[in-house]
Amino acid sequence: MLLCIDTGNTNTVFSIWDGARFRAHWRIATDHRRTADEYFVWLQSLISIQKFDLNIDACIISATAPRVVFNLRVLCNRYFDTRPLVVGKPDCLLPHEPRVEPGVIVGPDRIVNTTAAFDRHGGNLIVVDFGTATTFDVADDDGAYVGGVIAPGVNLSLEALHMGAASLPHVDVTMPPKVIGTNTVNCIQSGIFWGYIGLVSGVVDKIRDERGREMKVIATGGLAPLFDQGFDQFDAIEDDLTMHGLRLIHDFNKENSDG
Ligand SMILES: Nc1ncnc2c1ncn2[C@@H]1O[C@H](COP(=O)(O)OP(=O)(O)OP(=O)(O)O)[C@@H](O)[C@H]1O
Ligand SMILES: CC(C)(CO)[C@@H](O)C(=O)NCCC(=O)O
Ligand SMILES: [K+]
Repeated sequence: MLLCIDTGNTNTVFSIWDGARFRAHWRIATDHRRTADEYFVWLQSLISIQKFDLNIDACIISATAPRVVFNLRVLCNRYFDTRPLVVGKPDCLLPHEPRVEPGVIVGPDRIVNTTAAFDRHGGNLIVVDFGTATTFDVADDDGAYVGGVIAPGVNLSLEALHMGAASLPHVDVTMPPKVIGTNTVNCIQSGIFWGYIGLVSGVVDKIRDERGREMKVIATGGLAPLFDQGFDQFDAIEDDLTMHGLRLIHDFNKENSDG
């Protein structure tokens, strides 16, 4: 079985691929201080709840928070007796090298997203990921990552508003009943919801203009279904996109590396 680990700045998701399907997705807050032993105890208890035999013989990691990689490597070595592939490290082959300025380190989640979306939808597309940051990842005709856009994430924006303005409460993101709010909570929800709809549609239009062609738009991340309610331009919503990409990159390495 393959263990896929996607570490974002806020959450880390562990998924188990049994060769035919994902058997489990488990989520834990990202914390670089968490040790290999802590991860393993946590994983063991989830495995025992779900009652299946865990037989991990390969691991792949995408980490946007580089400091967590050390403890995740120890987890893979010590408890699963395997050397993990880490997306972005030189020994992890990619189906398509990103085409960006020399020396730029592209977030591994963005490369994984474009790899997955290209596999499912073909080239020339935009992946919108509603994570800690709201990112737009552009894949060229051949599937290579060629750049994108980084905006503050929805939850970060909400948090910033609450932190910076004494009278503004923390609110949950949702689609408000009307655009013009008649109470503080609805006003904030409207600003966030319609503000992000405007941001996404504006950025998508600008990207299409700059490239001079139509492009598919694939949305992912926990908040994608919410924003789908106010936006008619998503061609697909895929909550497992990053995990699908990790699996593809693992298989690609298995087929193409000589080590
Ligand atoms: N239906 C929902 N309504 C509100 N929030 C949701 C819903 N579904 C998921 N979320 C939240 O959406 C947020 C985005 O989740 P996602 O896994 O895409 O990114 P993240 O874990 O916040 O960020 P990162 O991947 O950068 O660590 C999370 O805070 C998650 O709890
Ligand atoms: C943009 C985020 C935070 C999105 O998770 C991550 O991909 C990242 O830290 N990227 C590094 C910079 C870049 O992708 O150009
Ligand atoms: K993510």
